[in-house]
Amino acid sequence: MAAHNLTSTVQPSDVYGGDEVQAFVLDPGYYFTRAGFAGEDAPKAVQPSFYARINGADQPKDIYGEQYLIPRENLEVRNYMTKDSIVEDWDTAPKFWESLIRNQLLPPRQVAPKQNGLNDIPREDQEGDVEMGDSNGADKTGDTAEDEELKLFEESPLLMTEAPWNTTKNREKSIEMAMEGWGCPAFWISRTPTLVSFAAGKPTALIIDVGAANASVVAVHDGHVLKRSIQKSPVGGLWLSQQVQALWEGNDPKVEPVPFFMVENKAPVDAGAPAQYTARKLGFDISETFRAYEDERLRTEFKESVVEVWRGPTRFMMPGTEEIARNQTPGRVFEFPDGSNHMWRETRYRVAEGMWDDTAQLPNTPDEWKISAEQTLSSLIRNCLSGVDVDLRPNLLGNVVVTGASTLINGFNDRLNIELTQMFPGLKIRIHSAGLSSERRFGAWVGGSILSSLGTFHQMWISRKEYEENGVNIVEKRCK
Ligand SMILES: Nc1ncnc2c1ncn2[C@@H]1O[C@H](COP(=O)(O)OP(=O)(O)OP(=O)(O)O)[C@@H](O)[C@H]1O
Repeated sequence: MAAHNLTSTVQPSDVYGGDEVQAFVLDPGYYFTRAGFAGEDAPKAVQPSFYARINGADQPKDIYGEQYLIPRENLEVRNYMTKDSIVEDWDTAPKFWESLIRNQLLPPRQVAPKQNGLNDIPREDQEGDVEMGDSNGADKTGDTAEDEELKLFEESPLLMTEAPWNTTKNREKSIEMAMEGWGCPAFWISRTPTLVSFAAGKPTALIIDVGAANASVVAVHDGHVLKRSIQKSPVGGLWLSQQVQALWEGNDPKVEPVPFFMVENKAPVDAGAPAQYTARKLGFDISETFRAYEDERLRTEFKESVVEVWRGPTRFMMPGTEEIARNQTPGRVFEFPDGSNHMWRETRYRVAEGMWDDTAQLPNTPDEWKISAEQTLSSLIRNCLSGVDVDLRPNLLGNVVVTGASTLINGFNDRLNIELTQMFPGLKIRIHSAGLSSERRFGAWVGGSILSSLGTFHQMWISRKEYEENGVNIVEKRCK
């Protein structure tokens, strides 16, 4: 770890000295937002980056917390991130994060900053109606302890993660929010590949990150992202889910799953038999966005338990391979929310094959989800390595780090190893991938947690004084 290069071209003009206080580490992704305390092994709070907007006769009201993403009249599901995994909605993001930190990280009965917070949301909506179910921590939104307000954030430095392609404007918004909105004493922002390399203890590494909205391949050298190496494409978890959808639609008979929230009760049935279930009567219309959110949850379950990456050595589309998959590998049964269940055989490999080979995409993939040959993981890797010095390639290929929850799909690492070996014959390939799924899901967060709790990091924080002297553009000068 010590080999990581922590120097910055601009030296800090003030050193933040509050080592007795724990920093917050905040890692926003398109599908999940992770938050927790520096020095801990895993983020205490992991929540979908989606929130509920209630449209009524009055002004729309936003409510944060996974427990509020439930069937409800006039409820729309929104996300504060773009599909590029950068923050888009700067009105919402600070409120979303504040609510997450306050309800899940802090002890009850303390108060968050006034200017952005849940204080704007009527109390009944923070707590939820009876039918909204578990309000999980919502009663922590105390209106007591006015005198304690701001302290929480005023005492904690904030380390944020960002996609390597984040914009300057967005970085400046982040420091502005931390300093002006939350009153944090110090701030830092780091690119996710750098943090993942930290978590793996490898200052020089090839970082392969397959998240939800994006997959990316980035070279990190001595703790710094090599800008020319950055490659990304949409072959992440959402794309895989679309392949699952295409599989269901192309199946004979076509599979049209009933979402969980529409099932009142169900009876067990044999594989392939029609479902026996009672549909729930809601008495109001469900928004398209809520339905899409629920459909995605179901596709994720299918990915976790049925979909598998074809391990090779031949690609799945090679003649004869499909028969091998059909005759020599076990099938998997999946039960849908209405109780119907099907056995999935060789097609469960086909779903993920397009990640490596664009010709394997399912025929009924919608146009907007089709990827080109240049967007497969194989091409991203090749293009990333073409963008770096030839001498560095052996070092990178000897330190491949795999991260992002979509890499948890069965068979991923085996196939990656085969692809890399075939692409770079003669070079030694070593894939480092955390055994614990939590480390793979939270790689960047864990890196941020380690970095911000290092003794040497105290000299790195951008202190409030430095921010006040320089303004928002200090972030570009210091967080290289
Ligand atoms: N066991 C699993 N197998 C396959 N896919 C999984 C598994 N667990 C989670 N996923 C998928 O991983 C994705 C979430 O990954 P992750 O949390 O790394 O993304 P993110 O950080 O929110 O998104 P991004 O990096 O694109 O901004 C979702 O699409 C989810 O369906």
